Amino acid sequence: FGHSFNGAQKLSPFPTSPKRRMPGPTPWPLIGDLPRLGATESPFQAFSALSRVYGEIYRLRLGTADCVVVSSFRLIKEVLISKGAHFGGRPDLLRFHALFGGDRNNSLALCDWSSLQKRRRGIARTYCSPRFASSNYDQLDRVANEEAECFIQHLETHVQHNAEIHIKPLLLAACANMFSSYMCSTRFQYEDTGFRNMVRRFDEIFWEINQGYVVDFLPWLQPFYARHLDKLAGWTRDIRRFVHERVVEERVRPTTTKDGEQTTNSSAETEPKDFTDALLAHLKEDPSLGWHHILYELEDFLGGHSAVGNLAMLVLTAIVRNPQVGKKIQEEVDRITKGTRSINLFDKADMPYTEATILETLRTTSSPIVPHVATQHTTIADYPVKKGTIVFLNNYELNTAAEYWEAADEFRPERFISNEGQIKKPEFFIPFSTGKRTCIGQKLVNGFCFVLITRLLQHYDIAAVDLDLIDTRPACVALPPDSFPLKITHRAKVVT
Ligand code: HEM
Repeated sequence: FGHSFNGAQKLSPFPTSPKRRMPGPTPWPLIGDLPRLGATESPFQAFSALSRVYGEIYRLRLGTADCVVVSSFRLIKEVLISKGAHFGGRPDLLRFHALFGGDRNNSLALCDWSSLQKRRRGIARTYCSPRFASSNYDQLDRVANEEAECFIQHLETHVQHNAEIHIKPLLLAACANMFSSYMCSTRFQYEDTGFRNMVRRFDEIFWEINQGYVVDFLPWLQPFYARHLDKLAGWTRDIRRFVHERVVEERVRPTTTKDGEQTTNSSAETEPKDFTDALLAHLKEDPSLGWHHILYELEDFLGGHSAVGNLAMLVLTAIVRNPQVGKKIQEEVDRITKGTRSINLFDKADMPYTEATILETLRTTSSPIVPHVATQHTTIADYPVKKGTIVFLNNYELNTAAEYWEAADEFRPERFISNEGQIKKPEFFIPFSTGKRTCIGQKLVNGFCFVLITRLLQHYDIAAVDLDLIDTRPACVALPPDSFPLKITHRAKVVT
């Protein structure tokens, strides 16, 4: 489940003798409870099955790592909110070190909590979580619309040749351009080989991050994975080179003005024009920030496009599996546009069914919350939890249990729409997690995904080439980089 653990931390015993012993199975020597997680397609299914036996909180030993699994909303809130300060760490991840230049603390999602992390989140927030009607929100709307236009034009050249299209790389390229237009004020041609390679590398990494390997918990297997780790490091070097050469260098290269003055293309001295400018300005102002912090942060956020592209692909998957959903989105699009214009981000508030479809896709795919780690000896539900313990927040249970949802295994966007036709989200629905390490990208996810899906369905009918080819995994928001084709045809009739 995408999280390796470079085990064997030496931990001091809990300071006071435990009053209560947390329930849990008896681990096997050496491998601990790992085999219990291999029996189901996703380890989160195993977490849920074990919670039926041991309850809303139980302990597991995965190889060398002490872990706790929390499966109820009540206790997930305790970990993420009321005791958020005790659980701000992340597992010490071998593969994640490989993905971030040998140090996972270069990554915003996989680093331990620190004052640097607080600052990095602060810089990102204005751009990644723009307030409705702010200038950044207007900018988000503008780049989403412009890129959606280019995307449809590019897609059209494919549709005219063959209706069966491997749309995933195109969707990802559109998302990558939305991100780079928004964050770096630059975009790339869809035919640009360097750009296509960069998009592919990010997607491979996104898929990789969503996989689990036994070595994550059995570090002594490391020699057998050396080549794999080298491959990951190579992918990230390719990306770093692209971002440096094609995005950042351009901005910091000195140019000579008409008056013969040397300046850079960055407007860091004035109001930052985008996220890249804001990062460069912080580099000048904050001596504790180095070049590599800036590069990694930019790269991390540009990489967010893979999550959006994979999610958009999963929305299309849900639509081809449930054709009535696509028809209802098209009805909503036609009601708003009357066939006379394109959808934009500001239409979202009047299109609850489309928004609800994205929410239902997030619910049914149930992207795991990145595991947290206790940074001090503490408790959950009065059970002692030692510093260094990995805590799995089982949001798969929150998204799929009958206790929370009626007909949980059915795809029903309507569940997110109130009788008054407004979007309603139950408190326990937390696809982006909650608390101090909550996802920073959710507004970008919802905005870009909304524009892409509505534009696609405004122009095309989308169907499966072969439903049996469509293979999705439970508790996973990633699809393999080489995934299935879809049948894309012009809409028979656009209602005006
Ligand atoms: C399908 C789309 C996405 C989903 C479902 C998702 C979900 C999540 C979840 C569950 C977490 C873990 C929070 C925790 O550990 O408590 C997270 C963390 C994070 N997400 Fe997202 N995310 C998505 C897309 C994005 C995008 C597009 C960006 C950036 C533009 C982004 C940036 C981040 C960052 C920086 C963190 C780490 C925050 C921290 O650890 O302090 N995410 N996301």
